[in-house]
Amino acid sequence: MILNQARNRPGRRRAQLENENVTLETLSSFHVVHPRSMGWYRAVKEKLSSKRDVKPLPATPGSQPLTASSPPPAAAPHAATRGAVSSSDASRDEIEMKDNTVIIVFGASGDLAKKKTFPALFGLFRQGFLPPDVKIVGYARTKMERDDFCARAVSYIKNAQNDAEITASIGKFKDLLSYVTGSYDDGAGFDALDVHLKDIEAKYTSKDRNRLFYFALPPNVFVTVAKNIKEHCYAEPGVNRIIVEKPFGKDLDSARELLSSLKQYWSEEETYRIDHYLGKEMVKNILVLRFANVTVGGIWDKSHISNVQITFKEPFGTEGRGGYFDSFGIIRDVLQNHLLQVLSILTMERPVSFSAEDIRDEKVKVLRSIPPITREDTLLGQYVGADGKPGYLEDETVPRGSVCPTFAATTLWINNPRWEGVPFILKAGKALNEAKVEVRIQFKDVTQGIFDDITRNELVIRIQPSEAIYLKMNAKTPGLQTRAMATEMDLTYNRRFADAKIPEAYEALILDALQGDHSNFVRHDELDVAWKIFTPILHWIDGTSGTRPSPVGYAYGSRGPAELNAFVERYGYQRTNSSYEWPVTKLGA
Ligand SMILES: NC(=O)C1=CN([C@@H]2O[C@H](COP(=O)(O)OP(=O)(O)OC[C@H]3O[C@@H](n4cnc5c(N)ncnc54)[C@H](OP(=O)(O)O)[C@@H]3O)[C@@H](O)[C@H]2O)C=CC1
Ligand SMILES: O=C1O[C@H](COP(=O)(O)O)[C@@H](O)[C@H](O)[C@H]1O
Repeated sequence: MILNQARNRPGRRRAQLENENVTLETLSSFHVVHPRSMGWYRAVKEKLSSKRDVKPLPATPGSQPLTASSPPPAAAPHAATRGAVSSSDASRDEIEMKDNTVIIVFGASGDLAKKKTFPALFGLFRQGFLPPDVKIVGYARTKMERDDFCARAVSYIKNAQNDAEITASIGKFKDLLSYVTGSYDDGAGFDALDVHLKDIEAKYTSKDRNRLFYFALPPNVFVTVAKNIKEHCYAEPGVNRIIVEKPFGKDLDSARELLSSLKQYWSEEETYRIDHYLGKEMVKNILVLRFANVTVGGIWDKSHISNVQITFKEPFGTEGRGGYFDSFGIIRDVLQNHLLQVLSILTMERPVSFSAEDIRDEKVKVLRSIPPITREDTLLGQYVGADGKPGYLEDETVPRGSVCPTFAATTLWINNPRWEGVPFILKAGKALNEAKVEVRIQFKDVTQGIFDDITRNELVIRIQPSEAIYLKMNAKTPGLQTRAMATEMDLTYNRRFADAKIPEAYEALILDALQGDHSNFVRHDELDVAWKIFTPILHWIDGTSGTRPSPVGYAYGSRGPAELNAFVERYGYQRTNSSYEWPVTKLGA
C-alpha cells in the first residue's frame, strides 16, 4: 500500500485516513510514504506506539524499516508484521540518534563527499529520515565560503527535470549546512570545530548531544583525525560515532596497526567501518533469499552447487585516479572487501537472529574456513589501449612500467562440510565491456540418462545495474514435441516492483549508523580474517616475497584477459547452451 498513492494528489489519501480509525497495522502496511506526508506519518505512529507500548522493530537487513524508501521503523509487534525480520534483543545495543544530532563530514571538499556522502544525506533528508533538528557540518583544509561549500555539496544531487519539489528540498537542505576550515593534525582546528558545534547545539532542547563523524578522508589521516576528534570534539553527555571509509590497511599487519590505533580513541561500538556493498539492496537481499525460502535453503550446498562466480565489471579505467589505484590494485580495491563481503553473506550459516552480532559471528566463522588464496588459483590482467581508449600505463598518474593488476580472477575454497570442494571464483576488472556486478550460482548436472545435452540450472543475482534475480532452468518446448529447452524464472525488480525506489547504498548505511545498527558494517575480526585470506597473494603481487608477477594484457572495453574462459572452465563452469536467448526466445517454425 502506498500512502498518497496518487502522487499528484498527496493530501487525498491522507485526508481519507485521518477520518479512518488508523491502527499501527494500517500504518505498517505502507510501503512508501510521500515525503510531504512523512511528518504526519511519524507523528501518528509515535502516538499509536506510545499507546501500545511495544518496542519498535530493529533496523535489520531486509526488513522494511531499514530502507530509506520505506517508512521509518514500524512499531508493530514482531509476530504481527508479515515478513518482519526478528532479532535477538539480548545482543542489541542500538541507540538511535533521534534528535540533537550533528553530522560532521571530514574531507568535505573531496570526491567521495561530493559524489556520495552529501547526495545520500540529501536523500535521507528529503524522505524524512534525518533527525528533525539535524545540522550538517563540513570540515576540510580547503578554504571555502559557505555558499561555495553548499553549491559543492548539492552538485551531485540528481534533478535533471528541475522538479520543483526536489529544488525546494535542495533549498531546505542547504539551510542545514555549514562549513569549517581546518587542518587534520592541528588541535586548534578541532577546537574551532567544537566551538561551532556547541553554537549549533546551544539551540537544542536537551543537554544530550549526538555527533556523527564521517571520515570521507584518505587513510593516512584516519588516526590523527580520530585522535583529534576524541580529544577536542567528543560530546559528553551524548552519543558519538565515527564512520570510517575503506581502505582499512594494505595487508594484515597494517590493518591490525590501524585497528589498534583507532581503538585507542574509539570503541568498536562507536565505530562504523563502511563497505558500501553491504548497503546495496541486492546484497542485503541475499540473507532474505537464503533464509526465508525453504526451496533456496534446501539446495544451498556442495551436493547441489557446482561453482559460484561473483563478478564486478566496470566499463572505465582509472582515468586520473591511477595514483591512488596503483598503490592498491584491483584486489584491494574490490575483491578483498566488496566481493568477499558478498561471498561471506552467500555462504554463512543461518544466524541465530538478524542482530548485528549474530550475523557478523556467522560471517567471521565462514571466512575463517577459507585458506589463503594461492597463485595457481589466480589470474591477473592489466588493460591496454584499444579503440582510442588509453591503456592503464598511458594514465599520467600511473607510475611508468607499473605491473599493478587492473583485473583479477581468483578462486576461494571453503573448508567446511557445506562447501567443501565448491570453487568460489571472484572476478573484478576495470575498463571492461560493461558495468555489471552479479553473483552466478551454477548447479550440478541433472542425473544423466533421459536427456542429452541439457543445460545446468543457474541462479543469477544481479546486484547492479537493474537489480534482478533469475533462475535459468529447463522447461518443455511449447508445442507438440517433448523436448527440453533452456529458459528462466525472472524477478527483474523494475518490472515486478514498478514503483519501488531502491535506496542508494550510502543512504541505507548512514541511516543504519544513525540508528546504531552495525549489521551492515565491518567488524574488526571480519577485517582481520579477510586480510589473512588475501595477504599472501598481495605480497606476491607487490613483490615483497620475490619477483612480481606480470599481469596479462587485455584490451580496454573487452571481456577481460583471453585466458579467462579457460580459467573459469578449470573450476567446472559450463556455458549455457547457445540456444538460450534472453529475455525472449523465438521458437521459429
Ligand atoms: N571517491 C570514491 O568514489 C570512493 C572513495 N572511497 C574512500 O573514501 C575516502 C575519501 O575518498 P575521496 O573523497 O575520493 O578522496 P580525496 O582524495 O578526494 O580526499 C578527500 C579530502 O581529503 C583531503 N586530502 C586529500 N589528500 C590528503 C592528504 N594526503 N592528506 C590530508 N588530507 C588530504 C582533501 O581535503 P582538503 O585538502 O580540503 O582537506 C580532500 O578533499 C578514501 O578513503 C577512499 O578510499 C571509498 C569508496 C569510493
Ligand atoms: O570502492 C570502490 O567501489 C567503486 C565501485 O562502486 P559501485 O558502487 O559503483 O559499484 C569502484 O569504482 C572503486 O574503484 C572502488 O574504490
